[in-house]
Amino acid sequence: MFGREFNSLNKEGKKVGILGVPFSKGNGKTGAEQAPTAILEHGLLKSLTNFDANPNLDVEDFGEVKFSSKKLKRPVSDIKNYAEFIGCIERVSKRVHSIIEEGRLCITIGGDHSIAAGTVDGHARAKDGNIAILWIDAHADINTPKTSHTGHPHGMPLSFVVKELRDHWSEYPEIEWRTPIVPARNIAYIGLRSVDDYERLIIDRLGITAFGMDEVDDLGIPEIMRRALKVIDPEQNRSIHLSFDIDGLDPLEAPATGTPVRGGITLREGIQIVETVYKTGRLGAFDLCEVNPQMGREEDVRKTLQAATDLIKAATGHRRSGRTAKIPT
Ligand SMILES: NC(=[NH2+])NCCC[C@H](N)C(=O)O
Ligand SMILES: [Mn+2]
Ligand SMILES: [Mn+2]
Repeated sequence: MFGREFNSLNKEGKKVGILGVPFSKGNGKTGAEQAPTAILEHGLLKSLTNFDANPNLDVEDFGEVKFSSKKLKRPVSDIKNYAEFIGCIERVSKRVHSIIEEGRLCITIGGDHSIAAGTVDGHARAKDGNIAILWIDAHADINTPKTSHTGHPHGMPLSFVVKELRDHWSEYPEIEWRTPIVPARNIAYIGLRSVDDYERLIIDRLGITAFGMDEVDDLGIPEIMRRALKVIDPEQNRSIHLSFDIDGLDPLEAPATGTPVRGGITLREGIQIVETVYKTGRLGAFDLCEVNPQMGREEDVRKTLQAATDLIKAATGHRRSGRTAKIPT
């Protein structure tokens, strides 16, 4: 009886594409490759389109990216699993590019965070570099191959895509396809609490906007979002890339992840960040990375999958108060 009328209320919702990237060779552990399937089996598609969420949402499931490792003309020793990493992100970049070209918000489910080297590259290419990056993470993920202590690609994706750092990758093979055109000033971090010394140096030198947990405590999320968006999208005309590492959340609420760091943002703050970006109308790409269904007890995994689902829901316009509720001013 209410179906039609209620559906028409939700017509403005953007088209969405969901892409899974079962890749975990960018970090030191296995398990993150299972996250796309685990999140889908937890009921993602249903919770995006059911009645209280958004019954009219146009969601296309693009399945999982197929990838294989690159044949290298010379070996790379300072980056772990380089051939696998490059083989994967080249494909990810192409898929993300074409989903965004279709006019869809591209939601990419990792995999570890190294896959964002591909998602950002594809997004940047689709928008001629006019994107703003909001990076929610305990870590800065901006090591260059030479500054990294671990050699893990998931600590390096931002250096791969940032214009000012492109020469740090020039000696590495099989990356001619890359488009490192996003300037560092278009990036803002929220939630940092485990930043390597050289990463701090890079952030300071390039003048990247970075809100650590200390600033989250001092300012609160609404003020941080206001400041971050003002810097990275001053004319309010950029396509926003929201890259969400689940370890940005406190491990109490998202324990099933490979490199947890205590003292993080709450799920409520995480959802608030995503809702705030959604409300700009310019969310172009959303990554959800580093869920590891192999870490911890069953209850930990379930909790983490639900947190991931809640964040993805917010990225498609779901409002906790009920989507069409009007807020009195
Ligand atoms: N996406 C992540 N969880 N990254 C963790 C990176 C940790 C450390 N900074 C490294 O370079 O290896
Ligand atoms: Mn992290
Ligand atoms: Mn990360």
